[in-house]
Amino acid sequence: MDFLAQLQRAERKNQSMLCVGLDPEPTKFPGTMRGEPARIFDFCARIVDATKDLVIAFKPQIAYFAAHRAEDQLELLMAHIRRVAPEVPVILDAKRGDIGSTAEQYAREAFERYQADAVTVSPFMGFDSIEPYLRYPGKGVIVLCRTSNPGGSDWQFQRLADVDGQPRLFEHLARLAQTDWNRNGQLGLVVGATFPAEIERVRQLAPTLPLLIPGVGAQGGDAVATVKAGWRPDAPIVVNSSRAVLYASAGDDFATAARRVAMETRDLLNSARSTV
Ligand SMILES: O=c1ccn([C@@H]2O[C@H](COP(=O)(O)O)[C@@H](O)[C@H]2O)c(=O)[nH]1
Repeated sequence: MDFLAQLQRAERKNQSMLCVGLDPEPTKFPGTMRGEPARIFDFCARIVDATKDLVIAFKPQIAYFAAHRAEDQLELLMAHIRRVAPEVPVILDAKRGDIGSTAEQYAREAFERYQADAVTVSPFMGFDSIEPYLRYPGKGVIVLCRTSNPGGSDWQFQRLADVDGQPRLFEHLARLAQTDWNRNGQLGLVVGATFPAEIERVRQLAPTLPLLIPGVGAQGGDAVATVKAGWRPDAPIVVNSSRAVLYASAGDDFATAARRVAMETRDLLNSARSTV
């Protein structure tokens, strides 16, 4: 089953547009786990077990594992998700971008070592830096477009004088992803929940692509405005929240608290859908 079909199936089964981001930071772990990088797998597995029926996807961010020499725990976690939630796709947030020969290795890391269903990539180096990922049939490739951070405007809002209509860079990217670049039919775009107006613009330019939308929760993005701007019945949105779910409680009830926040966020997103 390809990435798009996996998203549609999980959205239907779990009635959810929520993606729980797995950004483990040992200093924020509860109780005896606190400050223990060796407990990264245990912490994340508890979160997965507590939220797996509430999500459209999980999104581990690779830096949180690599920074603690915990890539082996990421491998274990990926296997755990496949075992306990086989219907939930996993997006490896790696934001890779390099020349083709190196991109081949990054693609191999994401899709063979970790067996991710999709990976995030940076488009800064152009199409040949993305093409190696598209050689994996059915795998999702999610291109940074209008990121959730304020500094994203430094580049993404620049106008392209040589392109018809002089679009802003993120608009040009959205158009390319919907058309010429989408060679395996599994491209998606990252658009921040902190910028609903741009989500709407991207949705105009890329009407059928899945959108990965980080920025609700800790970054303060507007969940309701996000759904109104981006959700369409035939184009999934994957709305990510990491810290607000993971660290909903600093106590031993952290998994129960994570489930409560995930459920509230899922329900809020769903309630906004009825207004589209
Ligand atoms: O534009 C982007 C792209 C990726 N991210 C990632 O999403 C999560 C957000 O975490 P929160 O704790 O919910 O703020 C994190 O892994 C980022 O690396 C993003 O925030 N914005």
